[in-house]
Amino acid sequence: MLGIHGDNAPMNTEHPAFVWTIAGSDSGGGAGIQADLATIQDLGCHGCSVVTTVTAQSSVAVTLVEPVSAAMLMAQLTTLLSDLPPKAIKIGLLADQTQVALLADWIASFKIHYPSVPVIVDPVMVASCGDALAVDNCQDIKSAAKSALDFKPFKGLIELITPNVLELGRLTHSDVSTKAQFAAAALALSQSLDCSVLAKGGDVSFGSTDILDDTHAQTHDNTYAQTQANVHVIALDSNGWDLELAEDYLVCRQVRASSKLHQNGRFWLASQRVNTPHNHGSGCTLSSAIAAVLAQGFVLQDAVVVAKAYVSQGLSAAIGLGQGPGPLARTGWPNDVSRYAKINLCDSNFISHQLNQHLDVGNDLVATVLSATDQATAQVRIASTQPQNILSHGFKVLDADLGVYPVVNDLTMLESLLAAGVKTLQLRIKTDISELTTAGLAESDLGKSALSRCESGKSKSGEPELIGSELEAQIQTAIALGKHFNAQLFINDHWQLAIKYHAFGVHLGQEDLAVTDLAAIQAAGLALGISSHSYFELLLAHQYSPSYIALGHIFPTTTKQMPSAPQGLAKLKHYVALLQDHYPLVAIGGIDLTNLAKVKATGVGNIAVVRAITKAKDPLAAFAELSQAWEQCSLSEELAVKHELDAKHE
Ligand SMILES: Cc1ncc(COP(=O)(O)OP(=O)(O)O)c(N)n1
Ligand SMILES: Cc1ncsc1CCOP(=O)(O)O
Ligand SMILES: [Mg+2]
Repeated sequence: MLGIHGDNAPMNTEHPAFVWTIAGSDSGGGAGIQADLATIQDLGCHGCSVVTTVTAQSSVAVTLVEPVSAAMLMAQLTTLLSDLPPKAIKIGLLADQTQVALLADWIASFKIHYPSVPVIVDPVMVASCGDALAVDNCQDIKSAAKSALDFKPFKGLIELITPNVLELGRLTHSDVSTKAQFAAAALALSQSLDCSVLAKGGDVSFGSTDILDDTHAQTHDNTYAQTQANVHVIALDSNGWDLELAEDYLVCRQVRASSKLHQNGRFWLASQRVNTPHNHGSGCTLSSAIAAVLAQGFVLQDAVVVAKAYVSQGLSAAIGLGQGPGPLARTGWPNDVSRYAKINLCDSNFISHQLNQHLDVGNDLVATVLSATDQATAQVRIASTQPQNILSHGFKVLDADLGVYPVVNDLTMLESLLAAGVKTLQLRIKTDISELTTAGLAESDLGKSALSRCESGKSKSGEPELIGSELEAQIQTAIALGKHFNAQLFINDHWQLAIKYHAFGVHLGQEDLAVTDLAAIQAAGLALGISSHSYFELLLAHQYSPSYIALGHIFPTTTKQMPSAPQGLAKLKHYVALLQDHYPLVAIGGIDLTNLAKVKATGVGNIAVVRAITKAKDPLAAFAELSQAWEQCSLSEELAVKHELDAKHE
């Protein structure tokens, strides 16, 4: 019945990914299927549609809502699957509980064969003009608007649900007036549907708790003006909301391919609020944009931040069409970093630690004494009151381009590279045995001694002084050498020692940021490089205004066991487009002479390499060759641009 092929075939990058929208038709063209298809195409995918419902709708009213028959719903799904299998599915308006049940059954069979195709549900209930859309027998629109469809049949089948404040309240049968209640409800919904939740706070400034009662339950013939008059706007800041911002709460649940750090995280995402009445279809646009970005292989957190930026720029450029709220403008892939949300981490480990301290009881007791929602409310309260360690001014600016940036773990090699004139280097010594690959263990002096200690049955923790002094001596020497040769020497991980011996800079991973005294690094005048493995981590890095940002790993690498998937060149190109005017960017992971030109073509300014130098027969010659090739790429790029300009003038 499904016409299943399975999803193991490699994605053909020559062709756009297919993204399905299963949603209602908006005859006004601003929302529903029409908004979804425009969004999906604008973000580089091919959109396919399964119409659930036909609405007679303009920008000011919904006058009739008619579900398609069950046979028509199924026929669309089956017909499409046999020819245009999706890379992501967005589900929008479902007219009634029968459609929910039918679709949930279909998705369950679909997921058996296509387990990794993400499904996003936007639980649409009300049109932006205020009229009800999901109608549980089409006869009483008014009362149907107050009762939510039951999305439980989707439990365990979907990756993400994206309720707005009204929908969140109805889905969780809870009061979501305050920011803490809102976040608690999102967490409870994530637990009850076993999926990630993006709870959208963008509507909160339009009303108070009234939104949950009568404001949107209008009759067929209501107008935009009437709706506006009925909206009771109150100062929501007393509930914890910032009226200047559009704040969403993202609860992640086992996000696939994401780095472990953010797999089950919770985050506030805050963008500048765009004050426009022309927001028709913003929810549809957001969820279909998330699907389109996911279809191109980005992790969920990335899809959410890109989609939110897309909506933000679409709202800014929206113009009124019709007499009511106009549709969002379609403005292409967002590359303006100021459109992207600020991310406020509410780390779950951090939260449970705080919660235990706050309540002065252990985790088990907390779990039994508090209901899930109460726990979530308490957790969110605590997390949202923690100040972020975000520095308002940045770290030291680099003295010179990074260029080809060798990362080494051994002083002999470090010294010979410095003596040969290499001006930027990193000393990356791993002392924790769990962080070393077998090759790395055998290769480095510290690795060898760690290994021998393990082999002789002595634990690392049994000899902290030895490893500490060994490590300190090596770092001190490296820093002295760096100074002697007037180079930009970065110390990986060991930021206290880097400060102590006045290194040029420190390189830190995302895991390190929460447990590092960044203010001390900044006060000591050291440069800071930060790793990133996604849009999401790129934005987090940006919030610290570092001296450079590393983007990786681009290709598979054996140097390190990576917790996330290789990013590849297409993603690298997107990351570069976002931040190249703001920071020196350096690509890392699996880069060597064979692929360097393709890396350069993404526009990234610098590359960091381990094996291409450390495993070379002649590391100095390898560095020289890589540097020359890197510079020649620039030269040939410049020449190509020059030829293009010359051709235009002829
Ligand atoms: C230039 C550069 N980029 C990335 C890394 C990786 O740093 P991190 O994420 O801290 O991982 P480890 O190197 O500590 O394993 C780097 N070292 N240098
Ligand atoms: C430390 C690190 N971080 C991201 S990739 C990587 C290792 C890159 O090593 P190589 O250049 O040998 O692939
Ligand atoms: Mg590190």
